[in-house]
Amino acid sequence: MLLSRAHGMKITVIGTGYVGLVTGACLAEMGNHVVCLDVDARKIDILNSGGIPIHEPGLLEIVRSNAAAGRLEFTTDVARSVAHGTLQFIAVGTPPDEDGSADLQYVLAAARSIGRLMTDYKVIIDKSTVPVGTADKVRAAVADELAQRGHSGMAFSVVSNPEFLKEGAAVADFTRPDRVVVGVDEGDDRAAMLMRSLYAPFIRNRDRLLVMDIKSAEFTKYAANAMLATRISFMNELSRLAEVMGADIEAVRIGIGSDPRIGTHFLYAGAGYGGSCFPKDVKALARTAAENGLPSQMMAAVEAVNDAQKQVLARKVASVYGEDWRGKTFAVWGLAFKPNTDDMREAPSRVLLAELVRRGAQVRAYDPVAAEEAARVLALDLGCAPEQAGITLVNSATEALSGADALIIVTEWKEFRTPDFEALASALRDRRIFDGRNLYEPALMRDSGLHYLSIGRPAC
Ligand SMILES: NC(=O)c1ccc[n+]([C@@H]2O[C@H](COP(=O)([O-])OP(=O)(O)OC[C@H]3O[C@@H](n4cnc5c(N)ncnc54)[C@H](O)[C@@H]3O)[C@@H](O)[C@H]2O)c1
Ligand SMILES: O=c1ccn([C@@H]2O[C@H](COP(=O)(O)OP(=O)(O)O[C@H]3O[C@H](CO)[C@@H](O)[C@H](O)[C@H]3O)[C@@H](O)[C@H]2O)c(=O)[nH]1
Repeated sequence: MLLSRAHGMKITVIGTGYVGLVTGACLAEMGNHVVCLDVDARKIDILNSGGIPIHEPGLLEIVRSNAAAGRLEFTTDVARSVAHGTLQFIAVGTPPDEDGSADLQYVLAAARSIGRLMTDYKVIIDKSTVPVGTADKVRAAVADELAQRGHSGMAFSVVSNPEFLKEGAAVADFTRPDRVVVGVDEGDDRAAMLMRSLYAPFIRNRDRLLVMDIKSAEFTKYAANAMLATRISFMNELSRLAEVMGADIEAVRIGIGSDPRIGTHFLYAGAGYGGSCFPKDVKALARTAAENGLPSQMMAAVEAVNDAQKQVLARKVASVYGEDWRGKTFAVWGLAFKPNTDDMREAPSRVLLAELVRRGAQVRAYDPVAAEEAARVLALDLGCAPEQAGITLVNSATEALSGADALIIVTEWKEFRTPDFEALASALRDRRIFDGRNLYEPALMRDSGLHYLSIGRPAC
């Protein structure tokens, strides 16, 4: 990586999930000395053995080279991690609670451990996605621990620094960010200066470092994800209308995206959005709105449209094969919630596979990297090993087609974009493709002798 190594700050990152690991590795790459802490000893063992627990392009190389250079360390030792960093990033999970609100127990546990053990000034940075007001809770938790030790006067700052990286492109998103949002208390020049100098090597245009008050920074993260999820649900809803009216949602997407006021991004209709962020953050924003006496009709609709969209592939299969799919075999291409990751959290494939199993179909599923993670989560979803439910996880796209009546595409991995259509037509008994990601030209499918059902486009 051609990044200048101008820095040498001491940094602790708490949590080695996607965000923690990318944050730690990229900050070490800049010459900082980073210690990453996790309570999950299995993850730390993998990292200390030269591996990484997730699939993220480019990350393994940065982790390995910085670990070898002694700039990046992994530990389960809380005392050591608290002692190490002047900057303490909290990058733990904030999963949805039963009522949809963000569960802050991991964030506050991390804050308490800092307060319990710190002996000098710390900047405590909320990197996790947390609701407005969380920085105040973090501050209170740290102050409470300090008070219990009789150290109420010990100085610390709390900063909000939400992360906007996308899985599959996480390293590039972190090292070449569109913007970095930093929320600091008014007058906390020391924390603001440390954050500015930390991010200076990543930001060529200084306007891209947006320093604001803490509550606005916390809110910005939810607003960004809610806006993106809204665009997707909007296009998914329009895609249903397009199908009924005989319009092509892909042409409509290009037609509206060329207006710079609308822009081209996040307008792809598909099998519904998944992942660890949009579903939970839309829910959490809806919950925050309700708690503040302003129920969000928008967020309720975005979520409802998405839940329905995750059923779209099963609905299309039913439109061809009726209600009972016993005796049918389906090839499934793509299991991860999006390409270039093995993340199966809230993946639309899980909804489809549950329906295929419920209706008695046999499934031959392939994903370039998510098979192992898929086997784990499907066992939890189905209550038995996938094979016992009729799902065989295979090692190639071609293998998935063997003996299949039809193909269902759920994730748009690059290797699915240019198949040999003649081979596909002869491999599939019914010469039929259900495409949840609009990968192919309908006219080309027709010419190849394939029946093709995609999203928001005329069937052929
Ligand atoms: N995944 C993404 O692409 C992404 C992007 C931007 C923001 N976020 C947000 O960042 C946060 C983290 O997301 P993630 O996907 O990296 O989470 P994750 O669930 O993959 O990882 C969280 C890690 O924190 C560890 N942990 C929990 N409590 C701990 C503690 N007290 N001390 C040390 N480690 C602890 C867990 O063991 C786990 O390894 C969430 O709030 C998420 O919404 C995620
Ligand atoms: O036009 C589109 C774009 C995306 N998706 C789906 O939306 C989901 C989320 O995709 P993406 O946003 O690329 O992945 P994430 O890694 O979940 O990243 C989102 O969530 C992160 C966690 O908060 C944020 O940091 C990122 O900025 C935000 O893009 C996936 O299921 C995609 O298939 C669509 O259906 N249509």
